[in-house]
Amino acid sequence: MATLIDGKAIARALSLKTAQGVAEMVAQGSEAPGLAVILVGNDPASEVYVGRKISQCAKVGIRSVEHRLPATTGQDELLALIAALNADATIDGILVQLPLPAQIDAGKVLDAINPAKDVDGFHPVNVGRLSTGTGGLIPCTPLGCMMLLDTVVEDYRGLDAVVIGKSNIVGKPVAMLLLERECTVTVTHIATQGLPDIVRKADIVVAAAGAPELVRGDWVKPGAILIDVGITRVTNPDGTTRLVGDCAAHEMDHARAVTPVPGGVGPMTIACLLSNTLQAARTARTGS
Ligand SMILES: Nc1nc(=O)c2c([nH]1)NC[C@@H]1CN(c3ccc(C(=O)N[C@@H](CCC(=O)O)C(=O)O)cc3)C=[N+]21
Repeated sequence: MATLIDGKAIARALSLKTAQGVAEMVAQGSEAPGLAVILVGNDPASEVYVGRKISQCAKVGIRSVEHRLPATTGQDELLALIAALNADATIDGILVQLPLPAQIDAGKVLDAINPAKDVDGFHPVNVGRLSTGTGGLIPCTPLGCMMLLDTVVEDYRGLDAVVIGKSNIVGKPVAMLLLERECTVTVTHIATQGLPDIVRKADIVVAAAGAPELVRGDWVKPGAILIDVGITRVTNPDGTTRLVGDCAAHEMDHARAVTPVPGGVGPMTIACLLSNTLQAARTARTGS
């Protein structure tokens, strides 16, 4: 049986550490970190995620400020809010929940966030810092993936890592982090030819294509480690629904370790957001 990597427990431990860091900051006479969460429109999934982020902030002592804007919000209005939050010394982190409505250019919005407050790590300055290995804020989901891997991998050097998915949010940054550890990284995506054979070589698979049960058991080398980033709600024949990942979980007994969906990468994403917010606040207060 493959080991289940318990993302919930690992996220809880990380959040405990964040709570301790926040408490220390407050004990030293500083303000608690402040996170602004911006939600434009009322996508139901986004509302759930934002609600979770806000409630987790409260648990670790981070002050959160929610900005809910109507779906019809114009780009200039959103940019004006970001400018105000950039200038607000009580705000250490700014998160704009994605996706944004079609009339708003997400790239322009992310460019406008002060990189020091960019707790999602999506600003081009932070993307550049990640690619040159020179610090900065690291995107939450890739950071969470690495922390999960760290619980089972002692030495990354020379391991074959295959990333499936080329998004700016997961695929590209997780590839950078694996490369930094000296894995041999292959970045693939849904249009990659011969994908099963490429995955068969992998010691580490990070599946982030958003394609439910794309990765089958016979794509996976015995002893490989699977990090499943996908999370899709599918309908059962009886009309009920369930969440499935990008890996066919029931076919992975021969893997060394796998992350469950739910309860794997998802909880880590939020825990890393809190930890990034603390990091941004520390930098803002001490410059280090
Ligand atoms: N600016 C921005 N930053 C993000 O980090 C961001 C975003 N926009 N837009 C949407 C995606 C999605 N995302 C998730 C966060 C938590 C879970 C999560 O907690 N999942 C749990 C629960 C799953 C469930 O029950 O629905 C789990 O996997 O166990 C999942 C997905 C963050 N995202």
